Amino acid sequence: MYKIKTYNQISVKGLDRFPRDRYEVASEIGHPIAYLLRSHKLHDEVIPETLRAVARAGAGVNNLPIEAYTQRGIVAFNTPGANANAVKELVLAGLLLGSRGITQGMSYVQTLTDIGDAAAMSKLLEQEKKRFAGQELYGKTLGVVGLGAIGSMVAEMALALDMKVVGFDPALSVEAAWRLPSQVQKMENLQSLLAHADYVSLHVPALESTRHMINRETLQSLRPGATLLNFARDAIVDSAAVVASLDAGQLGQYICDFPEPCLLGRSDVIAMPHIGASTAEAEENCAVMAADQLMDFLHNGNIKNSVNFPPISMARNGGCRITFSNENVSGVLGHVLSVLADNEVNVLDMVNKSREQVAYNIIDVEQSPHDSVIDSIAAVDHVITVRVIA
Ligand SMILES: NC(=O)c1ccc[n+]([C@@H]2O[C@H](COP(=O)([O-])OP(=O)(O)OC[C@H]3O[C@@H](n4cnc5c(N)ncnc54)[C@H](O)[C@@H]3O)[C@@H](O)[C@H]2O)c1
Ligand SMILES: O=C(O)CC[C@@H](O)C(=O)O
Repeated sequence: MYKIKTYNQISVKGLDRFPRDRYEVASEIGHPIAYLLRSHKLHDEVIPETLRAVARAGAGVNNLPIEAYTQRGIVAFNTPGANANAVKELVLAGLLLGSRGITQGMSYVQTLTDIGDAAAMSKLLEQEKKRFAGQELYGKTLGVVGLGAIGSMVAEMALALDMKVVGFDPALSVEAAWRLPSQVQKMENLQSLLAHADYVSLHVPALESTRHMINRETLQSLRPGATLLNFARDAIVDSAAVVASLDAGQLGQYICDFPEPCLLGRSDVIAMPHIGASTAEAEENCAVMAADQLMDFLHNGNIKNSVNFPPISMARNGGCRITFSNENVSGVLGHVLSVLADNEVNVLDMVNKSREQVAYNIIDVEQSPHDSVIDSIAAVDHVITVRVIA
């Protein structure tokens, strides 16, 4: 039985992927081989000895202690692109809320409860509506910071609204570059993007290198009155600097999915409770993708969409499968193969890949190796984890 511990509300469609005769899936479970979760923060939790994989049903992995997992040979997965459309649609809502007096106008209408006469209400509204006039998005410039799964969809959506789009992404993948509409004008750096945009939308991961990328200094490059949208992560924006820039009239509005106390009670801030990926479709897509990736890893040892291990897969060749992870130093695979040879275990097929400080190996062997062979592999210098998959 594989034991999967869940955190957060995981879509039933994802949970239903696990065959009940092979899996126990629960929020309270001892000795889990894997975790399945959304945004729950795991940095301060003790890592169980039995843990081999963590599947994040979502894009951001800043809630996971990735470095510690890598050292322990634990494979961390995410679900790239599975919730991108949901975020794109909320960015569209943010652009519309920021360009028109929608929230302010709606709040005003709700104050008119003491007017009983429809004609009187209509007359008053016609007088007052000028206070809620806005601007059209048509012809304005959107700056997209980070042109990955979400950023490229946001760029495409803005072009469909007849906005101009400028983008900045110093580490654009080849796949993302192919996806990106050619009309997106590439900027050389963040400062020039900020200087060219009426609206700026952030779509970068929360990393040490992106922490407070929007700060007192970078905010000075903004066009006066520009709108900043942050549906990426709180840590990317220095919110104290945002408040100072709003107060100084440099930044016009801040629209975000990450409220903080200093942002509340302001008419120039629209804050949502981290609902970028909160649609039935996105929750299902993420949960199904995470569950499928986890099962392929547990049943076959294959790795797809890991954030700390290399992509690797091999078709089953019959026989028995051994997988192992090791520190990425020379000679480890050779040692493991000698262990197999010394014990007369015949190798049918194998594949080996590395990523930064770790390597991962799949070896199909003719017959099920004795436990002592697996113990000998585990004892090879620099081997981190070993699994035998029937
Ligand atoms: N609000 C939500 O609920 C919600 C939902 C999904 C994702 N997110 C956040 O959005 C982030 C992006 O998601 P994605 O699916 O588009 O990820 P992605 O990996 O497809 O794209 C991220 C892009 O950012 C780029 N990037 C990295 N550092 C950069 C920098 N310094 N400047 C400019 N670009 C940089 C990368 O090269 C990559 O192309 C996630 O990491 C997550 O934190 C939030
Ligand atoms: O699970 C969620 O609701 C949020 C997920 C989102 O922040 C992500 O990074 O994919």
